[in-house]
Amino acid sequence: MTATKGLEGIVAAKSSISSIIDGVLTYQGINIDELAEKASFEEVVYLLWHGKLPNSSELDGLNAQLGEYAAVSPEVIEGLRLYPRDANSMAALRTAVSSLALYDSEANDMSQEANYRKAVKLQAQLPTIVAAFARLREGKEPIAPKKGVGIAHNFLYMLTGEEPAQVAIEAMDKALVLHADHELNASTFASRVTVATLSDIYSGVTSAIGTLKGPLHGGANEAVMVMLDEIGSLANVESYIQSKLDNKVKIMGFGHRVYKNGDPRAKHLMQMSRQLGELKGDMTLYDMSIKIEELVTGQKGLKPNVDFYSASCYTMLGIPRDLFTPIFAISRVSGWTAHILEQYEDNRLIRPRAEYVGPVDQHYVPISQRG
Ligand SMILES: CC(=O)SCCNC(=O)CCNC(=O)[C@H](O)C(C)(C)COP(=O)(O)OP(=O)(O)OC[C@H]1O[C@@H](n2cnc3c(N)ncnc32)[C@H](O)[C@@H]1OP(=O)(O)O
Ligand SMILES: O=C([O-])CC(=O)C(=O)O
Repeated sequence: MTATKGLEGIVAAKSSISSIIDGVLTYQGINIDELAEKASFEEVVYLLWHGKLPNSSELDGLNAQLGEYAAVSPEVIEGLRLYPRDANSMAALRTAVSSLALYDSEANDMSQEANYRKAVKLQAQLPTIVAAFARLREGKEPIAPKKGVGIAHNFLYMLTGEEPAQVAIEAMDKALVLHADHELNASTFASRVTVATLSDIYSGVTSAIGTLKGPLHGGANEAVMVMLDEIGSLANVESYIQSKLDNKVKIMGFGHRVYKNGDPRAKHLMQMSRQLGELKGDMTLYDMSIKIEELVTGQKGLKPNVDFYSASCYTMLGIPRDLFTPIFAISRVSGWTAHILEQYEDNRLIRPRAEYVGPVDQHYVPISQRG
């Protein structure tokens, strides 16, 4: 038995939700480029959960359910009030999502209907939690979700208390479409491992949030913004990046386990970053990002991943950088729950083996004789 470090190249599950074949990403066989241009996030959620695009009454039905479940139980909001104001935003989200299970009477109902309903609740409630957390830490009251608007719109509204501009809604919606699912990425894998023990969907999503948090995965979008803030101006890009590359420090937002010739989602976010810069009349973040890409790709051959240009986009939408990874979760919960439902459909415990590399033929030594 020999282990493959990081399970690289290991095929660990069959799935019909999304695929990456020869660098092309599809959700249920539909190319991400087409979805990014044409689909709303809610259509994508339906697609991931049901394997087909919704017709208008199916989409209306999903939107109505999302609206019905968007308010979070008062106990969970009371819990959020107790979190330290400087709590890590992903730790807060992980804790709040875990606590949702405590106040859902069907949390441990494993029927297909209850599991689907819980997927809808999770998708509807993550935006509400993230917005409420962001407001409470600033000493502001949470804003109740609005009826009759999409998730992107509602999230921006609940965050700011103001009607978002159409351009902001469209940018957020596209970002949500682009982040929704990605085959057997680390957080999705974690969620499948959790529920394959026949644990509940809240446990699966809680595992996934904890996994997304790390900077090698979803946490990279925040780390990209930390880097852009540290660099500060276009004039500083070259010396900063050169010194990181010379010292073999990883540049956040570059590289990918699966894509070696570029992440197909990055170009959409790059374009969005340029458009938002033009609208704001300030191209600084876009220009800095382009320069970083030139240097990193030029010297290391590494291409930007989905996290790189999303950082400048979210900043130009006025979003604080520690909410970037929670926003990733607001989108990816659609994929996590689709994978969890798929796992339940044809479940088997996920339990691989380890290659043992420790000592052999050892004996118990009494404590008095140990050095
Ligand atoms: C949504 C997402 O999760 S997308 C990924 C988000 N993560 C990041 O952007 C963090 C930065 N990127 C990385 O750390 C990696 O590219 C990962 C984690 C995405 C992929 O990791 P792996 O497939 O395990 O690749 P690994 O880390 O082994 O890198 C292979 C080589 O490329 C180098 N490399 C990989 N990414 C980078 C980077 N961003 N900057 C500099 N060098 C890099 C490594 O140092 C390594 O070099 P070596 O062979 O000389 O030691
Ligand atoms: O697939 C991966 O390894 C990382 C991921 O979640 C993504 O790129 O969206």
